[in-house]
Amino acid sequence: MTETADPPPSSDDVRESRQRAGRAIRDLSHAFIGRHASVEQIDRLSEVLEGITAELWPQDHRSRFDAFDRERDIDYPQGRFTHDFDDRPVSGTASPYGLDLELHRVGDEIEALVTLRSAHEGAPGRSHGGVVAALFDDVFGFVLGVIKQSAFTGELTIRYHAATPLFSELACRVRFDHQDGRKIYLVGELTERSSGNLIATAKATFIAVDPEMFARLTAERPPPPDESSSPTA
Ligand SMILES: CCCCCCCCCC(=O)SCCNC(=O)CCNC(=O)[C@H](O)C(C)(C)COP(=O)(O)OP(=O)(O)OC[C@H]1O[C@@H](n2cnc3c(N)ncnc32)[C@H](O)[C@@H]1OP(=O)(O)O
Repeated sequence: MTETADPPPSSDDVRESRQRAGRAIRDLSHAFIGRHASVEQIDRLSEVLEGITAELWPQDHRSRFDAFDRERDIDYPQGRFTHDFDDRPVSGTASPYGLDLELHRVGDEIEALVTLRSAHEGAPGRSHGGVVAALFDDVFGFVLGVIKQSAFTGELTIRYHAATPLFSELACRVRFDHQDGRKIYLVGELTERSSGNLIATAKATFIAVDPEMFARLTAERPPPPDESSSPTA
């Protein structure tokens, strides 16, 4: 089976539909976790979702990397900005794993505004720590765009100073700290906007790689296996 990008004649329509569906899947996850439902409603949900999934598996594999390549050359403007890599977990508008971030560039810093919701709850009343770690990891990725370097996360350290509240707007603000050879050191903090409380701080070491490595990895990437007969399918 071949791996192809979204079809060009209708790619804007496809993109908008994917963004809408991504949002719907994310909202579903919060409604499903955060609300009671009858067995009849839950079973109906399973049938609808299983039916749509069964329609998708036989389709061609989809390449997500056209947008990834474009993203590498983009200069993020000052103020609020969006990006093209809709499938990117955490910040992707079409990703089921998106956090619905509002992104801003402030000088050479990146700030992501985010409100965590029901499906992000770990311990009662507070976010799962891994969600906070994923938030920092992804938002650090935009600093790489500011300093124009391609890099992978090598180390990520989070200090959780206070419970991360749900349903309250948070600001995740990150920046370049210093560089030592290929090691790029980034730092940032997460605060609650209404109170100004410090919730978490993060430090990361990203390891710079030749930008061509991304192109090579894309080219060498094997197609995904047939998942239609996996135990959960
Ligand atoms: C456009 C959209 C982009 C979306 C991106 C959003 C951001 C999200 C970022 C990610 O999630 S990336 C995915 C998670 N990370 C990985 O998958 C990385 C896995 N690790 C690797 O692929 C390799 O270990 C790596 C490329 C990072 C380094 O391997 P190399 O063989 O190129 O490095 P090498 O061993 O030659 O070491 C070079 C230097 O880096 C140091 N180093 C290597 N790995 C390190 C590490 N993991 N942590 C800290 N330092 C590390 C190493 O000690 C050395 O330091 P010195 O120069 O001082 O000697």
